[in-house]
Amino acid sequence: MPSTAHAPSSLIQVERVAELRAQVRAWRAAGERIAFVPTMGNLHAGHLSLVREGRARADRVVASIFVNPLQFGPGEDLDAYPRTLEADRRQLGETGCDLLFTPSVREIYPRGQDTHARVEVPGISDILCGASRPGHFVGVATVVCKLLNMVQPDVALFGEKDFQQLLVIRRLVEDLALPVEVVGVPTARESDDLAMSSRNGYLTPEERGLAPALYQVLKTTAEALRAGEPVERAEQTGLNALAAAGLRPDYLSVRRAEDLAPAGPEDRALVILAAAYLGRARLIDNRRVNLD
Ligand SMILES: Nc1ncnc2c1ncn2[C@@H]1O[C@H](COP(=O)(O)OP(=O)(O)OP(=O)(O)O)[C@@H](O)[C@H]1O
Ligand SMILES: CC(C)(CO)[C@@H](O)C(=O)[O-]
Ligand code: BAL
Repeated sequence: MPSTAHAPSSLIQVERVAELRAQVRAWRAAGERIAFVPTMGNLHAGHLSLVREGRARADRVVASIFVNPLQFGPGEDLDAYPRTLEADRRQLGETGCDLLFTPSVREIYPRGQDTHARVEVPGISDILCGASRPGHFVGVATVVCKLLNMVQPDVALFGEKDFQQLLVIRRLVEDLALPVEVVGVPTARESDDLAMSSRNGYLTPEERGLAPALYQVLKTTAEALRAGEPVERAEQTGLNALAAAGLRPDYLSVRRAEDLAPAGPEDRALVILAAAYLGRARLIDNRRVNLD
């Protein structure tokens, strides 16, 4: 078990895999447990809740910031993705992160991306966000697998906001027998319930006023399902409500929480997932519903 008393951490930053490995090896040799929080940076309170959860479960917390080109499609926001390293470093230090790994693209893909080995998790990678962003989850699974192999943590933490991503990673870890515990952390929200996300920064003030409708519609859809509304009708009503609120829905879908299969009449543990475009942003959110 992790010790409960820690000296305030002073953040170490490394860019090279060899330095990362040397530091983690030293901690491990001292019998310390390691938690890992992979991110793409531009940190907010949601990311910091992952770091705190890691802190509670391990002696040392390693975070990474890597904007992974392999998970961005052509025409997506790879170049525009906010890079705020100074502020991120300060927040991580204040939150008790011990080591920040900030590899270059070359460090992760030394021979280039096109000839790099890839990790595919079939079945749940091509639906929902994977249908709108072809290849996205191959990019995510590949980099997460690689980062896990580099850090070799005892526990890795991921946000439930990216619900499909969390399931892809759970399957990846289970199927490839990676020796790490995957922990999902509840979605951190703004005071009006909008899920925190780096991409909220793309919203104009007017769009920011409309954005909370995404979660409101998920809540209304959950109530309709609990009141016995059939899945297809609840989905259609939800899609209409998103459009009426000024968002451009990509999908709103009721799925089995366990594996994202379409919800059947016998299924009780469900999740409603939605994605919608608003200005330059593509927002995602989800809400669990238990019909028991
Ligand atoms: N609001 C949130 N609450 C909890 N965890 C979150 C939240 N937002 C992101 N995370 C988690 O933080 C980790 C890193 O995510 P990422 O750096 O992509 O942040 P993001 O805010 O989701 O960015 P984006 O807008 O690109 O989706 C992921 O595990 C993600 O699920
Ligand atoms: C898990 C992740 C860091 C892999 O690049 C990314 O998809 C994210 O930030 O959610
Ligand atoms: N938070 C998921 C990372 C992505 O949208 O690429």
